[in-house]
Amino acid sequence: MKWIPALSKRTMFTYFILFFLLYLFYVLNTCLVDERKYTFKLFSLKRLSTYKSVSRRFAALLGFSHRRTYMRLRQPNMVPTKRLPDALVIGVKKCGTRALLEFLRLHPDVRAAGSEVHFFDKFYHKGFEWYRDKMPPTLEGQITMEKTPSYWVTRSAPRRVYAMNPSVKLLVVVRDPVTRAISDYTQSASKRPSLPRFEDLALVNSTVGWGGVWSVVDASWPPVRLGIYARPLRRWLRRFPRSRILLISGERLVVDPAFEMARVQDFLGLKLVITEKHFYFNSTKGFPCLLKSESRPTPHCLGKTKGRSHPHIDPVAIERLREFYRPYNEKFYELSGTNFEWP
Ligand SMILES: Nc1ncnc2c1ncn2[C@@H]1O[C@H](COP(=O)(O)OS(=O)(=O)O)[C@@H](OP(=O)(O)O)[C@H]1O
Repeated sequence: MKWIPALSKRTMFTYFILFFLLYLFYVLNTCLVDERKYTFKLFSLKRLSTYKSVSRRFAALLGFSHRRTYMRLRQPNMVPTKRLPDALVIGVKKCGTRALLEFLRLHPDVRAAGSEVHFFDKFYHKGFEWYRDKMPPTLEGQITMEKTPSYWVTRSAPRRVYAMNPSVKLLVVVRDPVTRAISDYTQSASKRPSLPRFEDLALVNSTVGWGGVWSVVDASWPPVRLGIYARPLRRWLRRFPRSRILLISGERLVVDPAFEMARVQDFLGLKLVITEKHFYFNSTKGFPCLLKSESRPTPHCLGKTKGRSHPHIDPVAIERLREFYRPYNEKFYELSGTNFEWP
C-alpha cells in the first residue's frame, strides 16, 4: 500500500476523470444497442428520434431524471415490433380490395403490408415466423393488417386463419358479380390480348331436350365462379361468427368512400379519422382519389391497373349472367344479413 501516497492529488484526479469517461462511454453504448438485434446504431441526423430516446435512457441510467420515461421505454411494446395481423382483407378479387387497404392506411393506427402476402393460400408451409416477418413493425395500439383476396376462395384458409387467431377481424369487399366478372376478364385480357371475347368465355352452347342449342353460363369459368359469393361465405361462417366478418360494398366504396370507411373504422375499433375530407372525386379517372395527407404530401389516385375501362359486353350476355347470379345473390344476402341490391 506504499504506492498510494506516491500518487499526487493531480494524478488521482486524472485517473478519476478517465474512469468516469470510461463509465460514460460504457453506459452510452449500452443505450445504443438495439434491444432486439444487438447491433450498434450509427449516428445520423435522420435518427433524431432514436437519439432522443437514447438520451432519455442515458439520463435514466445515470440516475439523473426521466426515470418514468425510461421505464416506459424499457417495455417491449413501446418498441415497434412485427406482429401477426389483427385484421385481414380476405377478398373478393376485383371488388376494390386495394382501394380499401389504401384508404385504411391513412389511419395512424393502421399498419399494413404493402403487397399481397399469400400466406394462407401459397406459403402456409413457411410457418407463422415467416408470415410475421412480412408484416410492418407496429406499436402497441396499432393494428397490423394484410390483404390477399385469394384467401376468400381458398378452402383451407378459414381453418388456417382460425388457427392463427380465432379473434382476427375479417374484411370482405363485394361487388355486383357481373361487373366483377367483367373486371376480372379485363385484367386477364390486358395481359393476353389474344383472349377470346368475354361473351364467348362466359357463355357456352348447350343442347336442350328437343335438340335445340341454347347458350348457358359457364359456371366453371373462374371469373364467373368467383362471383358466387354464398359458397365461400358459408365456409368462413363455419369458423367465424358473423360479427367478426365485415362485408363492404364495393359500389359504395366508390360513390361514398367516407361512409364505407366509417363502418370499417367502427368495426376495427379505431377512432374515426378517415372522413370525407380525405377524398375527392377525380372525374378523369371516374373514381375517388386521396387528397394530400400526413402520409402523402400530394393528392393521388390508385394506379393505372385500378379503375380500367371495361370492354363493351353484349347486353344479352349481361342479362344471362344476371339471371344466373340472382339465386346465388339471394342466398348471399340471406347468409350475410345484407341486401346489396345488385340488379
Ligand atoms: N378509388 C378507386 N380507384 C380505383 N379503383 C377502385 C377504387 N375503388 C374501387 N375500385 C375498384 O377496384 C377494382 C380493383 O379491385 P381490387 O383492388 O380488389 O383488385 S385486385 O383483386 O387486387 O386485383 C377496380 O376494378 P376495375 O374498374 O375493373 O379496374 C375498381 O373498379
